[in-house]
Amino acid sequence: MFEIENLTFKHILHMDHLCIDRQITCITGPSGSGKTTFLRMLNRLNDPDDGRILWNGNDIAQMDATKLRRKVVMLKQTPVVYTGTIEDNLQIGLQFSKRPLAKQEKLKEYLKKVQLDKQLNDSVAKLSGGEKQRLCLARIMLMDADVYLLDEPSSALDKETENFVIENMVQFVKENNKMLIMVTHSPAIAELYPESILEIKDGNCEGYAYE
Ligand SMILES: Nc1ncnc2c1ncn2[C@@H]1O[C@H](COP(=O)(O)OP(=O)(O)OP(=O)(O)O)[C@@H](O)[C@H]1O
Repeated sequence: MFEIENLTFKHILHMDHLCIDRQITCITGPSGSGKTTFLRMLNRLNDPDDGRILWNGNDIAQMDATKLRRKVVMLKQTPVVYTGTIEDNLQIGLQFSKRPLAKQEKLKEYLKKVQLDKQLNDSVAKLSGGEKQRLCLARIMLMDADVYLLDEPSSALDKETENFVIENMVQFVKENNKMLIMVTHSPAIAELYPESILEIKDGNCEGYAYE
């Protein structure tokens, strides 16, 4: 659970009090309203000018940022893919988070979760934007974090693939007792999880649309 208390950041965010306590949260809102900036604050890619963010009761400003980011993982809007193979790109998240590498069977299982029909030794050089997005999603799922912050995770996917991938992500989060907070512009996704919607407008948020 995240609690936001009297948060301000530049001219962009100003929130008195906000509690994010649902397992799945979809952040929606107009372009430029501060959604990405807010998401970045939850794993200290941005720090507030004023106010506090508590995660499970602890002020994240007092936590080591690197350790926090191993538990609260963010997938940025433009996913980063490294030169090499599909396998290299899956294992690198585990290396970054100082976890043991995964067996090939497990890597293949996660490629299926994101509907990426590629071989582990295929090069990433020719992947499409949507394939890169799915590869990065599989990479962070493997990292076994407590919280997943996803910024427009399905922006490059067609509707059918989007549904499959997001539903698998949600299932993964529920089965493994994790938390998912995703920024989405997709009305289809927001419609699927109506009780999860938090709308940010002009840098502020009044809470879940359905209390
Ligand atoms: N570090 C920064 N310094 C100053 N202004 C910034 C910074 N980061 C973002 N902004 C500005 O803050 C506003 C909110 O940006 P943000 O990316 O959070 O919006 P968003 O709701 O995610 O938008 P979109 O839906 O278009 O992705 C924008 O006007 C942006 O230009």
